[in-house]
Amino acid sequence: MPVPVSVTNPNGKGLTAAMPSQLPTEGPFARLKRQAEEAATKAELSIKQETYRNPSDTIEHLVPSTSAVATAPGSIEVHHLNFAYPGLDGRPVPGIPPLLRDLSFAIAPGSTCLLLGANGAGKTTFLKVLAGKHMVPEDQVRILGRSPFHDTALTVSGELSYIGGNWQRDIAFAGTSVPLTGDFPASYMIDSIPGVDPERKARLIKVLDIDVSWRMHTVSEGQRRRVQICVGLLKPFKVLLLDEITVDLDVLGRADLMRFLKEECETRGTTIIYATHIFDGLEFWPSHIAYLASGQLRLFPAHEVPELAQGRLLSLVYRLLSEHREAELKVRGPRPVEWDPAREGEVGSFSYAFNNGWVPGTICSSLSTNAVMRT
Ligand SMILES: Nc1ncnc2c1ncn2[C@@H]1O[C@H](COP(=O)(O)OP(=O)(O)OP(=O)(O)O)[C@@H](O)[C@H]1O
Repeated sequence: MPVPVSVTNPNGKGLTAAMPSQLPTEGPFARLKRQAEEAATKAELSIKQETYRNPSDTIEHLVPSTSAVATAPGSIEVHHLNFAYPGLDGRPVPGIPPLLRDLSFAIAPGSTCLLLGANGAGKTTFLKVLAGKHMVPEDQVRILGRSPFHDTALTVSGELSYIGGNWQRDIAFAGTSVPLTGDFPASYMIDSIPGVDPERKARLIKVLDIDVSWRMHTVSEGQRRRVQICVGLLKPFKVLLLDEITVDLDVLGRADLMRFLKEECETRGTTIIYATHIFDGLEFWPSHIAYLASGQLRLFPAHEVPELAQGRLLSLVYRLLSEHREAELKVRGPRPVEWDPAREGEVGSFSYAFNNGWVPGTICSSLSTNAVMRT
């Protein structure tokens, strides 16, 4: 039987463009040398700064009041973060700009940050990078002072929690992204997390209005989501990243959850970033608004956003998205509505999807999934 190998880029333009010789590379020894040189320069610089520092110069004087900058550990810190999805050879596809471009910011502990952006702006990608699900250089993202990808204890301990996407798994011989269901009760999932404070567990079950005897194969989408959220919140996180998890919740469930999360930030100084497209009744919630567009992130403290006090968050989002769409249309013009085979493999304006085969034991191609190694 022929092996199902699919070559979907016959012209190979993307591959040719990604010739290794054209890309800057750095081996382990070159990296060590560079790091040593950087450390030496930094040490030299800090000695100079120590010598000439004005005693009244504190960090508060140096940072603009419009940012949520914090230098204390416990914050989310991002330094010149660039991120592009890799092509077939694991490197960024030449000619396609990175999805996240030179982002630098910090979020102080206790912040509740609402992440806004159009479909495809990169919110999920951004949250996954912060959650350590995509590898970026260690110094570009620091959560609680540590690299979320490299320091796996951060997620294992529950200090950093990410809840997003559908609750699903890739299962051999069944397929990718299979909803996590089975004929077992909700309590089976909830009790499977070790070392949980029983009081916190009971409180979450109450807030999320979960019946622990729900059978997971018969629950509705919203009920399954409640169990997923409960499991994600059981450990007392310090940083929580939420990717549109309230979409299936009814109005009451959503309001209760958002109140619980706000309280967590106020009482325990935790930090939350929450990406959503549902804005009604959320005006009370954010301490910051983050807006992602064209690979750039803009961060506003809530008191600088009059629409929040006026209860008009939806109209703010509407305005931001329309302005961005108009600006984008001016630059690239309308999208073509008809398939043009001449553009196959073209790099820059169109990137053909590479298909590297089929997931072993399943009938799904490996292309269709947005799954990452760490789920
Ligand atoms: N696995 C992937 N490989 C290559 N490109 C991807 C992958 N996943 C997402 N992208 C690209 O990254 C862009 C941003 O996707 P992302 O899911 O981060 O956007 P988003 O802001 O969360 O969108 P939405 O509001 O629709 O959820 C998309 O336009 C898509 O083209």
